[in-house]
Amino acid sequence: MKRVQRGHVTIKCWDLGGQPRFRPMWERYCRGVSAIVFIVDIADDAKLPVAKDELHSLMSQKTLEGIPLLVLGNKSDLPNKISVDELIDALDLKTIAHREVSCYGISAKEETNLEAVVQWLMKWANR
Ligand SMILES: Nc1nc2c(ncn2[C@@H]2O[C@H](COP(=O)(O)OP(=O)(O)OP(=O)(O)O)[C@@H](O)[C@H]2O)c(=O)[nH]1
Repeated sequence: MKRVQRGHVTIKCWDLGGQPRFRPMWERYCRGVSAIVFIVDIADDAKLPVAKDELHSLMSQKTLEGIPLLVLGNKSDLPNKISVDELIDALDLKTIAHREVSCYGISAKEETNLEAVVQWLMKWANR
């Protein structure tokens, strides 16, 4: 768990493992949260079909209905990355209904676009 503070708002973030053995736990950790952030590697398109299936499976859980979703395409610093539009298509994000869905490209390594992520999270804090 990591705390991110901006002014009077503190965001508590839980980082969940992405490996197959951790996936059955995602739903339990996501219950009751203010927002869900799903991070994928946009320089590894071979993994996108599995990422899409896992994301849609999570989003179909009744307990998580309505929780805002932010999809982050990480590793935008790499030359073989796909674009945000290609990521939206690859993950079929337009079919995810009954919630706010946003998608940004970021680079955790070069710290690109991270302030936009914090601003998005702030929007849903304490709701
Ligand atoms: N080029 C590049 N490499 C990155 C970036 N972010 C992470 N990496 C690298 O990607 C690898 C995996 O990063 P992790 O932070 O362990 O990934 P993770 O998603 O937390 O892994 P799990 O929680 O085990 O699923 C590491 O070698 C990182 O250095 C990025 O923005 N750009």
